[in-house]
Amino acid sequence: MKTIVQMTNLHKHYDGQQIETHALQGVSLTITQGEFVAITGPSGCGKSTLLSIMGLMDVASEGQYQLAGINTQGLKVDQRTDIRNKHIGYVFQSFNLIDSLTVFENVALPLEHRGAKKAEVTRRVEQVLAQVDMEHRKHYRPNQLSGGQQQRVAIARALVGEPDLILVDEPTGNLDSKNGDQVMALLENLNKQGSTIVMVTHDSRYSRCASRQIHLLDGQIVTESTQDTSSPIQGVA
Ligand SMILES: Nc1ncnc2c1ncn2[C@@H]1O[C@H](COP(=O)(O)OP(=O)(O)OP(=O)(O)O)[C@@H](O)[C@H]1O
Repeated sequence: MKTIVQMTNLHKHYDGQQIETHALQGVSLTITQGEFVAITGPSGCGKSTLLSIMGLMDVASEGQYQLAGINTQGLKVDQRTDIRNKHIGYVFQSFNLIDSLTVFENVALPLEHRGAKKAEVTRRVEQVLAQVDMEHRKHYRPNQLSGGQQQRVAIARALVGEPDLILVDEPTGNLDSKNGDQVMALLENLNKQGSTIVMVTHDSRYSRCASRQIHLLDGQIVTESTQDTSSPIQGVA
């Protein structure tokens, strides 16, 4: 299996005016194609920092990070953006859809940034909207959708460019339990179809949906566990 994430001894320092925070303290992590990894841990332990570096939104202060075989050290901002656009799909807690665009236009954005041809954009957007069961809402705007529907559209946007890695930050944080369960079932399904997913979550019921759980404490990985997810977790189908 292809190695998607290879982090070696990563450190992240945030330099404040008076206090310096050592948010990641020597994280080494390998994630291979097809894994579904949940990152858990208490508030402030470094989960979002780790996800931001994995998604090339931020850079580590020390250590090495290879994404899909690409060494990410020393890249310029536009090079990072380019690699992110090709290799990463991001799903945020607050959906981050653009209200002035339709569902179709939101999902098409990553492909348009790549300069894909119109016919290819249409084919692929319709395909992923069908995958998340949102084709019937393609002309709607985000503010005409429920939270769960908006998150499904955000997942379609993350999928559309066929990224090597889908990063998901608290996907159910703004959803009630019914919509949260539906979004988790969708993520589980996408993983079964081959997507590699890394998800930050506070919710232990949902972290158990992942095939591997990584627990962070004070910027370090303190425990890792793997499990068989072939049978669905009770209450999340
Ligand atoms: N931009 C920043 N500037 C300074 N310190 C930061 C910054 N971002 C995060 N930190 C600090 O780094 C540490 C890790 O933060 P991070 O957001 O990664 O934690 P987290 O585990 O995601 O927390 P939560 O579960 O509350 O979202 C915290 O002590 C936080 O205060």
